[in-house]
Amino acid sequence: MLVAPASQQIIATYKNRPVTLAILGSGAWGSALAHIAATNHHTVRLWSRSGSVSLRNAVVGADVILSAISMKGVLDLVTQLKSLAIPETTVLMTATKGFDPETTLTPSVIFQQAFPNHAVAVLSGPNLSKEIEAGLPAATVIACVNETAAEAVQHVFASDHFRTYTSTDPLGAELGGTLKNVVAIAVGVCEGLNLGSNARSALITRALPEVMRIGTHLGGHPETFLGLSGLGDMLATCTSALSRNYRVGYGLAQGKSLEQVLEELGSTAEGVNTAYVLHDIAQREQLSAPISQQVYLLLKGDISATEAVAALMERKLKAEDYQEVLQCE
Ligand SMILES: NC(=O)C1=CN([C@@H]2O[C@H](COP(=O)(O)OP(=O)(O)OC[C@H]3O[C@@H](n4cnc5c(N)ncnc54)[C@H](OP(=O)(O)O)[C@@H]3O)[C@@H](O)[C@H]2O)C=CC1
Ligand SMILES: O=C(CO)COP(=O)(O)O
Repeated sequence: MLVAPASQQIIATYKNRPVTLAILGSGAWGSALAHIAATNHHTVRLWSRSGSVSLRNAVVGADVILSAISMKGVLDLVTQLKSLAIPETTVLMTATKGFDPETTLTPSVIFQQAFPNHAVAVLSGPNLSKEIEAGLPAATVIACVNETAAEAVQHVFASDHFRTYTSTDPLGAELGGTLKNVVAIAVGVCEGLNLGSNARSALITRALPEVMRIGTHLGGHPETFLGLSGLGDMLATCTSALSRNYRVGYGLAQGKSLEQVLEELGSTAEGVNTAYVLHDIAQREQLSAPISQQVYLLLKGDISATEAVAALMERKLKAEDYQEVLQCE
């Protein structure tokens, strides 16, 4: 009989008992996740860079460390965590949606490179934090190549109004959540211009193969983009004014400057940075990303919202072909 290594055996126990979690980032999402975990009777330490508890004290002895900070702080946070002796029995989790501008890597890849022997899990799905804070039902994906760890944290966060599914595709789950933020800006523009339900539906539907083409090229599994962390998150974000990315697009369509929109938002809208990094990735990898490209040009101030719409409508006519994205594994 195959015996699991000692660290795996310890991680497996997390699904049956209260655990200690360090949640890093006390913004909207970190706070909502901390609330879920605390309601499930786990011990939660909510850390923020401006708080009184040091990072060392927040993570010492934690069974699970979950990072829910904005993308711009991830590289620095991981460097700080690396200097602390974090045992391999600690499951590392990330709930950030974005690309690092310097390396173009996603948070889970940054974590896994820094901690090659740890289980690194992604939590991602259609999870508008305001609805979750209000106790409305929602579902999410917990993705980790280490299935024992995925199952363990699935139980840590599951509740009667937060349903958790496991997956073994952390990169795909993370890319779905990251790439849809750019689409949400595009759909916000569409709504801000009052282009109607047909246009919104066409935009979301055509964005799916774009997200799948980029996401699978970067290593995600095609089917992941059809699940909660892909299509699910895209639908939630593109159809709700609670989405900050959607609100960025909506404001731009009303003629506001990006600076004004972001100031009024006063909160993180990762799609802005993602559109810039994605532009670099698409150029580097020769990927076609027409919707994201128009968002990039709009954010840069090179074109107006109406010009972005016209550019998409005037593209060369073609077949509606999904073979490329469905066969790309
Ligand atoms: N809100 C939501 O509905 C959801 C958000 N997400 C993702 O979660 C991430 C965080 O979003 P959200 O909580 O909403 O954003 P907020 O703007 O509410 O909070 C951002 C958090 O990141 C922290 N932070 C920012 N920069 C740094 C840094 N350089 N070092 C350390 N911490 C930093 C902030 O700390 P401080 O308070 O000190 O500034 C704050 O805790 C984003 O990637 C977002 O896409 C994912 C799913 C749902
Ligand atoms: O990722 C989210 C919902 O799943 C939150 O979307 P926004 O960052 O656009 O608010």
